[in-house]
Parts: sequence; C-alpha cells; structure tokens
Amino acid sequence: MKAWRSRSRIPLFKLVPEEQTTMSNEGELKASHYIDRILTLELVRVTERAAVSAARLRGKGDEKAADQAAVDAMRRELNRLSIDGTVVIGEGERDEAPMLFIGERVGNRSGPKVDIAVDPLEGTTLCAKDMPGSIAVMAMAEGGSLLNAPDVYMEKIAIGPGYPAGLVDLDATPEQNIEALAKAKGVHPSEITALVLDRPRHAEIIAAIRRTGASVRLITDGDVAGVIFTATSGETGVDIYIGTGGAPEGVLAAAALRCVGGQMQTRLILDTPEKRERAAAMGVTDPARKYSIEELAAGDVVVSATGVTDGALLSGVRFGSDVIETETVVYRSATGTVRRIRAEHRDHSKFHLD
Ligand SMILES: O=P(O)(O)OC[C@H]1O[C@](O)(COP(=O)(O)O)[C@@H](O)[C@@H]1O
Repeated sequence: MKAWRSRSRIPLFKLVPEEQTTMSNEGELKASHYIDRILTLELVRVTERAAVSAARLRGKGDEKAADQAAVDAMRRELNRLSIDGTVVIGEGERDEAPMLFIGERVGNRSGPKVDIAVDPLEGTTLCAKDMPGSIAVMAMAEGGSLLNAPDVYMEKIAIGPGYPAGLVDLDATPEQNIEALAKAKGVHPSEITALVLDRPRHAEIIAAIRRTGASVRLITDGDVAGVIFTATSGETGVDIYIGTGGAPEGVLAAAALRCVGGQMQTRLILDTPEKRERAAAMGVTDPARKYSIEELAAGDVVVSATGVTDGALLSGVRFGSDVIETETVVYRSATGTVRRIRAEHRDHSKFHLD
C-alpha cells in the first residue's frame, strides 16, 4: 500500500434462500445476516487473488508493481461481490490513489451496504525483497462500522484476549504497560515480549521496554500481523504490540483482533493543520481522541488475510507446475471463529482469468 502513500501530506451467487435471510422494512437484506451467512468465505477469494497476483512479483524489487498487481486483482474480485460497498480504508485518498481509494464504491450494488477496508499488499517492501510476512488483507463490516481514517500515522497498543479491560493504555508509559501486563499474566516483566516496528522513532519506547527487563522483538514491516500475533502469544511469543504505524493497518488489525477478543487502543497522529482537516472531513472531530478496538471496528466484522511471502502468520503463495497453493485465515466477530483455508487452485488459466 505504501508505494502511493504520503503520510506526511495530505453476483456472487445468492446461496441462501430468501426466506432464511432477514429483510428490513425496505426489503433490503440486513448487512449483518448477509455477512454472517454468505460473504465470510467469499472474502477468501478476494485476498487469494490479490496475494497470487502480488506473489508473481515477489523479489523483483518493484514495490509499486507488486502493489498495483494486488490492487487490480482485489478490485476485480470485490466488484464481483453482491454488496454495495464503500472503501473506508484504502490505498489512499482519491487524489493519490487511482483505485480502491477511500470513498470508492465497490461490489455490484445488489447487496447490503458494507464498509470495506483493504490493504491489497501489506508489506510492499517485504514482497519486493521476498522477505517474510507480506499479506493481502481486507475487512468487511456493516456500513458505518469501521473507522474512516485518513492515511496518517497512528499510535497503537494491543494485547491478546483474557486480560481485564483497560489493562494497557497509550497514556501510560511503556514501563507501566509492561508491568501491568506482567502482573496480569502472573509472570515477571522479563518474561514479557513486546513487538515493535524497527524504526528510529521507536528508540525511546524500545529502551523503556528493555528497562523493565522485557524482550523486544523487532519487525521491519507488517504491523497488521504484528498486532494479530498478540492473540496467540502461546505460539508467537508476542504478548504486546506497541508503537506507531499506519492508521489503515491499525483499523485492519483491530478488526481481526476484535474477532478473537483482544484489546487495542489507538490515536491518530494529526500533527499538522492539513492532517487535521483531512481527518475532520472523514468525521474525526477530536484529533486527540483515543479509539478503543470497538470504536475502530464495530458490529459484525469479517477479516480475511492470505499470505504472499512466507511468514509466521501465513505461508506464502506456492507456484507448482499445475497447482497454485494459498493459505488464508478468516476471522469472524459474530462467533469468534478463525478459519484457516489452504487452497489448491488447479486450473491456471481459469485462475488468472475468471
Ligand atoms: O514504514 P513506516 O512509514 O514506518 O510505516 C509503518 C507501516 O508500514 C508497514 O510496515 C508496511 O506498509 P506498506 O505495506 O504500506 O509498505 C505497515 O505494516 C506499518 O503500519
């Protein structure tokens, strides 16, 4: 996504018989039921296609081309869905992104009104360098449920499920957050691992975390997965995510983490009048507001992510002589279900063209 980003500036088939669906007074299918019953697995196709298209450009050193390929594929698939979707988290604002821009309508308009958040290629550099961790990811929610955020930076703190509400807070120091988390987990701070993007801007946060005795795991890119790792700390070893990254990635990560009961708090960094204006145009009236996970992604949310390069969250796309393999994870908030889908796509020509 980042190739076009300037943070410093401004039918699918109706599978369910009509009588089993819920109709509003106007006779419209209610978004929540539609998302629940039909669309969850359709999102898999969308991220699979984006991931395969980007994966063809793995390691080629061209971030923009890989991102463009993912965008094209994702947009094509989204427009096949029976939804009346609006991109609220996209490739950028209209003047800087020709496709999947914030405000773009997607879907064939025959279905419910939904919010769409996309990052067709999260970790463009990782893909261009064929490094671990790039994914194609999107979220869908009832219209008006996802935070409309401009493409600016965002402060983020996230922990997995099972902790008391409000345990960590952006206004507490990293030391206080690590100590609170360690106490709640029943361990010494030295047994806590914090995941942080490896950026000069995080030097003080990293030093503060280490002062508590906790470990810091640094990643070069990809904080959507970084936040999601906190949900499975038993496997990933990551207890907490702290730091500043993209706001679009923050909303996508929140959508996934909410599905499994984690906690996240964020605050947009609106440090210029121009950014505040852009945010205000999207409905952000209080620039200093802290957003809880429910305020970032409310209602019934579905998130799908497919691996582009191999990573700790997902395997990357494998190109065999006759088969293309993909791995996708789908989160659904209504039930907390997490589905992992390994797909073998047998007919190459169909896979590319249909
Ligand atoms: O690289 P920056 O400017 O510090 O931004 C951090 C953001 O970049 C990423 O690492 C990768 O973003 P892109 O996919 O847009 O390249 C995100 O995961 C993260 O939120």
